[in-house]
Amino acid sequence: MAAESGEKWVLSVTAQTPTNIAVIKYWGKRDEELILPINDSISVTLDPGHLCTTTSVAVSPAFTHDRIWLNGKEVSLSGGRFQNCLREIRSRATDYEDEKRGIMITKKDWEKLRVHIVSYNNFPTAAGLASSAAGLACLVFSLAKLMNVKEDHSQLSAIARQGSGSACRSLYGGFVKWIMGKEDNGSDSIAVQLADENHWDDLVIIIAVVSSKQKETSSTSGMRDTVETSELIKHRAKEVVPKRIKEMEAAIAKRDFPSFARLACADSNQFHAVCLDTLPPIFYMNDTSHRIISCVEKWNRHEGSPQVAYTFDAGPNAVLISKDRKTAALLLQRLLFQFPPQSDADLNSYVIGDKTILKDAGIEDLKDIEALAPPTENASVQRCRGDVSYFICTKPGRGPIVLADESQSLINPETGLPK
Ligand SMILES: Nc1ncnc2c1ncn2[C@@H]1O[C@H](COP(=O)(O)OP(=O)(O)OP(=O)(O)O)[C@@H](O)[C@H]1O
Ligand SMILES: C[C@@](O)(CCOP(=O)(O)OP(=O)(O)O)CC(=O)O
Repeated sequence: MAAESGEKWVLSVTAQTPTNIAVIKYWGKRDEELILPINDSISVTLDPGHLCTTTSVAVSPAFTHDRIWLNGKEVSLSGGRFQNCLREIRSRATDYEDEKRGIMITKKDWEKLRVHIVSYNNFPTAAGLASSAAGLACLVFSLAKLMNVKEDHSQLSAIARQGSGSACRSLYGGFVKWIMGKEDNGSDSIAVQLADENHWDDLVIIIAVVSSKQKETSSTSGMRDTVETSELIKHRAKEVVPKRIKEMEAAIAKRDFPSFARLACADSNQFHAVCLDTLPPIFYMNDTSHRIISCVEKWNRHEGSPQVAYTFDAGPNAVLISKDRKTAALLLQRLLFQFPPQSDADLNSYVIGDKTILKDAGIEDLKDIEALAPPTENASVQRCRGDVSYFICTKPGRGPIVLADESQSLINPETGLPK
């Protein structure tokens, strides 16, 4: 066996994993430990070019315990969710051999070898941008590659699910369904891909990161309270979501934007309604979120058919899905009119991601924002300067990938510590 503690080698893998936004929401568990939901959910994977997690994982006989560094800082790995993911991956590890480097690791060795995990999110962590989804999916995916796990993405999704429910949907690109499953052990509670990211590539997504000083209720405790106290959630899980899931699958298959938008908006609103039906009530959206909904609703009504869908997770940030680029440029004009940046802002950091949308909207500098006219359907709308922190322009994107280029590793190949 080559995995002796006196040896120096460090074996590592680096992967990149996207985040996702649900258009039919997961809210409520039937099993807290295994993270089994009370309904199916559907999400869109976001382009990892703009929002993603990069994780490097390594093993070496020289490592003395499992460790994780998140965004440059060592954090505890002792949490039950991290431990469950590690245990599940280790139990599926298979023999690995690198003849050139003289490394041979047997299935038994993997149980004893300790791992170092170094992870970095290219967007704010714990800011309501689903960092836990991208982060836990990336942890599971990179460890599975390192430990030569043979399971497919759906089986890996059942492990990522135990890190954070929504993480299971980040194992695929495009449009993804998390099937709630029926088994008590969770083996059939997995994610499947409905369509890849090229299936509906007209869609453009604009995220409004809404300023919020408030401490939010975490999704985990919020949904626990909802299941314990809300009557409405029972109706939602039993009657409403199963029907919506079927309709949403059909809308995605047919690229039927009006149905897609109607369902996504209705489901986001019902999710926030069950939060309000919780005791004590949970408020995730704020006045700015409500103003954004109103802006989209007025515009959609004026046009006679949906141009844009909105959806909000457990926080005030708006995720706006436009039917095409032209609509996205018109949406950005409306958003920038209503939510201009502070006068000392830098346009480059106020609108990030795919900046070509900004160009299409005819905006090259801050003066162009000040010169914007109010939308015809909402001519008397007030400007709310500084209520949005920044906007991210993105699109549906691909699933996890391994980054084979050694220079992209976050781990020093000599020391096994963060670079
Ligand atoms: N790259 C990562 N690798 C491993 N774990 C991560 C990573 N990023 C985030 N996490 C875990 O997710 C936690 C943050 O999850 P939390 O649900 O609070 O925020 P969020 O996912 O950014 O927001 P929200 O769930 O409201 O969309 C972190 O404290 C950490 O435990
Ligand atoms: C509102 C949501 O974003 C809830 C996400 O909840 P989490 O996946 O963060 O919760 P845990 O499973 O407890 O980790 C809706 C969704 O993503 O479907």
